[in-house]
Amino acid sequence: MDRVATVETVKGLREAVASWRGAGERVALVPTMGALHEGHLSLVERARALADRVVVSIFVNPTQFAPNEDFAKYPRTLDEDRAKLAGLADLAYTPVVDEMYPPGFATTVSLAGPATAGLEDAFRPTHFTGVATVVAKLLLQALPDVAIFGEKDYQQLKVIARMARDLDFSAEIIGAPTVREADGLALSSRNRYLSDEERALAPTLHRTLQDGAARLRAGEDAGAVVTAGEDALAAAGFAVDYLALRDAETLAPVSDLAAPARLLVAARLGATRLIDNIAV
Ligand SMILES: Nc1ncnc2c1ncn2[C@@H]1O[C@H](COP(=O)(O)OP(=O)(O)OP(=O)(O)O)[C@@H](O)[C@H]1O
Ligand SMILES: CC(C)(CO)[C@@H](O)C(=O)[O-]
Ligand code: BAL
Repeated sequence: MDRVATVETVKGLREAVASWRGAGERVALVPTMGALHEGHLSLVERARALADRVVVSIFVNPTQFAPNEDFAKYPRTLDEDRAKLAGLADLAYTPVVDEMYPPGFATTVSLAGPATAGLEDAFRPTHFTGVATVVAKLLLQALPDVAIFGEKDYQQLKVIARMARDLDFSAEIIGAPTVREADGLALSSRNRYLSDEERALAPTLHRTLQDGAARLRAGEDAGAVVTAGEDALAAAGFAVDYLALRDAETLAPVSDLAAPARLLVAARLGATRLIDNIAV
């Protein structure tokens, strides 16, 4: 089976990107943690449409996982990932942890604004510092013209867009829509943790968002919609971390639809934590 060309070092990545740039080509970066699925591949296709060359980084970033989270068991399927990217991407960048964080590494990037707007941050307080730091490094390592991120991780997308503006990264940050299973469940590497029974319940997450968005558009009170959604999720067996209506840009809490809003959810089915969101 064909495999995408792969480099493991910053030097190798820079050499490849420099040769493309020398030929006047535009470069796109798609950052991932691997275990690639159709959601990731949709980002790669978007990248293809926006640039001449596409780099996909595959790095399970330890600094965005808290000690009690799933860093050790996070799926690592590099060989399959390289096969999936053959013919789609030009290069996979797969650094080891020491390449990304050499001994003595001491710098972090942390933000206020979307990164501290609650939601994921209330449950994963060290997460966005880890994400912002590694994405800043990836952008500096690859120096892409564009970088593509999924709306599935909506708060992450807003954090990265904010960081890129604040720190004058030249890359344009692009958000791409969530790819779903036929029953509405957002594709996620973590879906593989679900038992058959949990998998059958999981689409309730998206259905609850769709129902909430419809009720909000019909003028129902936001507090009542959130309470009804939380109840529906609890009845389906979810432990809800949050269900919240937020401003779509700043992620500040809102109680009406005066400006574009987003309904965001995180909930646990057994040991698996799922997130999703919908435009309202
Ligand atoms: N269903 C999806 N549709 C579109 N983009 C997605 C989807 N799932 C993930 N992405 C995007 O792919 C990029 C890499 O994400 P990541 O490797 O964490 O995958 P994931 O499936 O979200 O895994 P996790 O289970 O860790 O959330 C991110 O920009 C993320 O938003
Ligand atoms: C953006 C990212 C690759 C940074 O590690 C990760 O958070 C992810 O996969 O969404
Ligand atoms: N998709 C976001 C990465 C994480 O949950 O750590």
